Amino acid sequence: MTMHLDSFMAGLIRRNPGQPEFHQAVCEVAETLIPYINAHPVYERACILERLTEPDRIVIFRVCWEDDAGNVRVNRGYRVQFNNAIGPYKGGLRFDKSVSLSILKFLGFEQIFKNSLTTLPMGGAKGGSDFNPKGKSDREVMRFCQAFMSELYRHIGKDVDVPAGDIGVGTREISYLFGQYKRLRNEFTGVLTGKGLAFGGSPVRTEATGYGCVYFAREMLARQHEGLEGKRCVVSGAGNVAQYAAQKLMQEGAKVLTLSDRSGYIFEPEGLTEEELAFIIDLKTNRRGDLSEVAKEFGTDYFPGEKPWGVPCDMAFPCATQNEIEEEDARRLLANGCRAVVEGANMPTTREALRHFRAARILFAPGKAANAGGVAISGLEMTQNSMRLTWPREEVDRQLQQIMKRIHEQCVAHGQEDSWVDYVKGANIAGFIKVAGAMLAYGIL
Ligand SMILES: NC(=O)C1=CN([C@@H]2O[C@H](COP(=O)(O)OP(=O)(O)OC[C@H]3O[C@@H](n4cnc5c(N)ncnc54)[C@H](OP(=O)(O)O)[C@@H]3O)[C@@H](O)[C@H]2O)C=CC1
Ligand SMILES: O=C(O)CCC(=O)C(=O)O
Repeated sequence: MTMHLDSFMAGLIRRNPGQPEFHQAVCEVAETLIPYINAHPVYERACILERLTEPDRIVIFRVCWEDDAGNVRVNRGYRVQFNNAIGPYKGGLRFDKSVSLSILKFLGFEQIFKNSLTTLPMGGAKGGSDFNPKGKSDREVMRFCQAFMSELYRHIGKDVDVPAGDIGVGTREISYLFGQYKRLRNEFTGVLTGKGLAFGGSPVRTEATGYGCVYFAREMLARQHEGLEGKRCVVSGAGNVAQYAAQKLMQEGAKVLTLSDRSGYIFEPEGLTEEELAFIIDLKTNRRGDLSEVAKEFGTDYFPGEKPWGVPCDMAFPCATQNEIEEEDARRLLANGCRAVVEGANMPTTREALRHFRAARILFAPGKAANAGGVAISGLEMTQNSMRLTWPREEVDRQLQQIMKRIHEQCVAHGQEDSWVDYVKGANIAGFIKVAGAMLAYGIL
């Protein structure tokens, strides 16, 4: 029987009402996968896509903690264990007031394909909480993390499910979470990645997502006989991914014109300097302030309440959050000459914006391929933990570059269309083949 996108999506929406981000992520994948499945009926007969869009399990729990004023606070915690066909569940934790089941299901679903693309043995998962770390003291964050882990520890394990960071979860939070897991289980294992270097973290994990994006961009440009030198790049976000995408772009000779946060964006017409970037990394990682402080310190142009997509550029690196490039933003980017979009964030492009980019046949790298460097180095952190070894920084960076190159090759192999590469289609099909093959091998589960 032939599969049809409309009827497949109608069923998915009926079974998962009120989850727009999840619908969006599945639709983007189904659109490119269904023709492939129709050409390979073995997948359709085994209902692989229907099974892939239903999480293995979801854990939802109360997180109760005490703030500095002695008030009792209640948040909701989640872990979506989506698919472990090719390895233990793996994916980040997000702490943000916007966190919902829809957002975590979209992220967990994307993670299945992304982790498969890394070529490492990792299944897909995501989790987090509607806890808002903004304005909380270190002690409050610690108490929240301990309370969160007091339930999560029952559901994870180094061979079961290995969480990591995402929005609002960096080294500070992973350290508190790891400490609590160690206390509750009385074992020191690689149950989380993104750990501090002193207690099992991998060199380059902090930089890996941002660096990986730039390595992916380099591969895309190399196919066009071009390089990053002199390219004008608009980057959004000012957190982990944006900081290290910006750093690597600068090392490669590109100009980073912008960074942004929830307060607005900064614009440096000749490109950010190393001094400005070092200030921003400290501001965001340690002092947790907003970008208006960069304007105060350096006189950098600052546009409160605005997104950076109106700035003329050669390449855009959305590295903040989902759906940050809307249709009008895509029109402006294209009208201003942008020729490549590389997604550092997960699903930062709305469906309407994506349609414009694909119609214009620009270089468009979807997050599941371009930002896979972070989880890839998490995978290598797991390997190092199992071996009880830490590899040198140069070795991990070399492996990251090799992995990004291989991901790029897989996208080209499955996404080549006459002279243009449809990286969305390529990433979806390449990610699918391995997971679907494992699911077929297991029989009906
Ligand atoms: N960390 C990782 O290894 C990986 C992350 N990703 C994805 O990359 C993206 C960024 O993650 P990461 O850098 O880790 O997170 P961080 O929390 O370190 O940084 C997020 C940045 O984006 C900004 N931001 C968040 N939400 C919004 C919003 N609604 N509007 C405007 N700006 C916003 C934040 O602003 P402010 O500073 O004001 O809070 C911050 O500057 C996410 O989509 C994540 O899923 C993907 C792969 C791996
Ligand atoms: O490092 C990891 O395990 C997950 C990173 C992540 O959350 C992502 O790739 O979106």
